[in-house]
Amino acid sequence: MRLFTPEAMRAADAQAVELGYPSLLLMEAAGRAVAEAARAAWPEAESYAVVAGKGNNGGDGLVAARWLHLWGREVRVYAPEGHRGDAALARAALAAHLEIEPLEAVDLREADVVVDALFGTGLTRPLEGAWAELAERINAADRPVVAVDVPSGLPYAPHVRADLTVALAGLKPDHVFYPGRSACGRIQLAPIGLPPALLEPRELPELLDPETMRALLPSRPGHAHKGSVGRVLVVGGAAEYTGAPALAALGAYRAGAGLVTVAYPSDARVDPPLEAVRLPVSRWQDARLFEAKAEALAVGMGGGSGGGAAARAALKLKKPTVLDADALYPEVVKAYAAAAVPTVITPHPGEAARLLETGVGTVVQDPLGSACELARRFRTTAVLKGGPTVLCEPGRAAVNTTGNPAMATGGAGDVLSGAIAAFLAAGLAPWDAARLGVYLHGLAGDHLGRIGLTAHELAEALPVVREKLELGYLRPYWEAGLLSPR
Ligand SMILES: NC(=O)C1=CN([C@@H]2O[C@H](COP(=O)(O)OP(=O)(O)OC[C@H]3O[C@@H](n4cnc5c(N)ncnc54)[C@H](O)[C@@H]3O)[C@@H](O)[C@H]2O)[C@@H](O)CC1
Ligand SMILES: [K+]
Repeated sequence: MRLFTPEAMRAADAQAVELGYPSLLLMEAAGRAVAEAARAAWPEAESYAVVAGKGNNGGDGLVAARWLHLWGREVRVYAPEGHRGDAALARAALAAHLEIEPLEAVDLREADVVVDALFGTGLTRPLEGAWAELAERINAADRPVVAVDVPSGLPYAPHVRADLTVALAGLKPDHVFYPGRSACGRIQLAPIGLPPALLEPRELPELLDPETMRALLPSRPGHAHKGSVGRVLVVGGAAEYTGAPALAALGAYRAGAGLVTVAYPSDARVDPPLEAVRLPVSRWQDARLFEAKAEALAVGMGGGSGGGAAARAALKLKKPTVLDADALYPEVVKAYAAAAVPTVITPHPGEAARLLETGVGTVVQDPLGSACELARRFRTTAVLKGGPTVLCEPGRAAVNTTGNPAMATGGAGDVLSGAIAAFLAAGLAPWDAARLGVYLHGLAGDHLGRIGLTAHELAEALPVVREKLELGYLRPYWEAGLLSPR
């Protein structure tokens, strides 16, 4: 599954037409899918109001109105004059059944369900005047709303707030990023007949889905032992930060590491899990660091001002490494790139801004662009944490589809770094380890769900969600009909 920009969606649409696929069939499938989704979501609803715009989103709404009418529902349709192309044909087909009223006549009082077909991906600027008023009236009507493709007005304000959004052909940024996703309510993807080959353009970001993630899970053969399934060395901690390395170690174990060693300054009161090997060092250059048995490292968590020194020492081991928190300084990450050590960096927006020498606002405004700039500049796999977390490495990008705001809690990032390191240690390439770690970590957050969850609990939930993924129980949110965390 890919994340489509409106332009990419139009291009796929145009390619289908070039292949000879009649565009009217796409509109017919889209409108009918909306009608079917609405009927399934509110089976008791008898009366519908369809509020349609002047473009193809409106055309989809007119098709939906025809089907709802044919299924015996009371339908009032409001639309402006002047539809063109397929939308004009959809209008003509509907006009053979029903009177179409002007938008000025919109009356939502008798409607059990409102269909929002004002604007879709063709919106180029914020709604104003009568259009803005219409969106606000739909919201004020306090009726269930089904949005055609996207709630009208997004990504700007004002916009319609829907209970159900039927995403046509593919998912677009407003179905994935906030605040758009909150306005969508439940999201249901409707295939509308585009040839599958047009729906997987490799240059578009991948949306992490259970099927793809399941295939990445490292297998564990019957004769496995703790030295054969991946060993992790956590390097971090400082007098002022003691919990972070322990949480990373827990994350690594709970993601399946066979053995975890924690190296930390001997003057720090780091308290690794009982199961971990302790490696207190008097200084980071201590030769004992090189004795640790590990195939991958997680470096920098809770390193404080010594994080850079810790990372430079750890670099000498030349093993696949997750760099986090206090290791995330430009000179440090560049040193790893220069040494050609496979790395995954896991900054939050503040750390990403520090690496890119820009403001946090710039990072937050364009997470995908920022992650890709990190990947390009530092020749690394970049995991930019956020809602949602995005990933990039030169030539490819991905967006996570699990996780929720309850995960905004201290130590959650340390658990993630440990989990990614465990997958690196198990032999996964940085891109696969990062995607799987991020996906499972978010899934653990969704499993717990509640505000007030702790990092510790996130780690504890990893085996539970891993098992669910392994057994094939999971469906992506756009198929499962899950409500987005608002
Ligand atoms: N593969 C696809 O993507 C398909 C898309 N279809 C539908 O087509 C939609 C896109 O249709 P359109 O490109 O016609 O665009 P819309 O129907 O979203 O918008 C209509 C027109 O409104 C104008 N406009 C933009 N911003 C405005 C504003 N703030 N105030 C007033 N007018 C504004 C623009 O000129 C735009 O062309 C999709 O969202 C989807 O519903 C379907 O019909 C079937 C296939
Ligand atoms: K819409």
